[in-house]
Amino acid sequence: MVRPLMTDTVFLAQKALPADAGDIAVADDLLDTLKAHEDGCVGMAANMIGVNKAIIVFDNDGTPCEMFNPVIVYRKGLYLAEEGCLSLQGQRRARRHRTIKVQWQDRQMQTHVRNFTGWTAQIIQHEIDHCSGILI
Ligand SMILES: CSCC[C@H](NC=O)C(=O)O
Repeated sequence: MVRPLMTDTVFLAQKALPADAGDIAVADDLLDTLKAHEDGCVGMAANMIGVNKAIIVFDNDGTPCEMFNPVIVYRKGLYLAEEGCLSLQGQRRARRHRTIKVQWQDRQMQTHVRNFTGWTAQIIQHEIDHCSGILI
């Protein structure tokens, strides 16, 4: 189900609560909502649809991906990016890393660890920031 976008910046500034297997419907709605905004939107966090849980979805070279409770456990290659956000107007600068190692759970609560680079890494960093209540 496509959900309306949350624009309340006080709500969006909250730190997300841990997600669990009871949040699968939220992940499904988040994927549906990302797809509904696919021209222009490459990633979303659950708080952007009004659910304060640590779930992100993103486009990974054309494949929609989801992560529960993502954490960056290693980062290198700091650079300054210019990016937009569906929840805000305009473009802003953000510090990003070219390579990140992320630990997360899938919807069955199985843990994964993987490196991401470049554009996909940038999107994941943006969405993990959302889970910490950080907007660009
Ligand atoms: C470069 S990351 C940009 C992510 C942004 N989505 C909002 O969380 C978007 O424009 O899709």
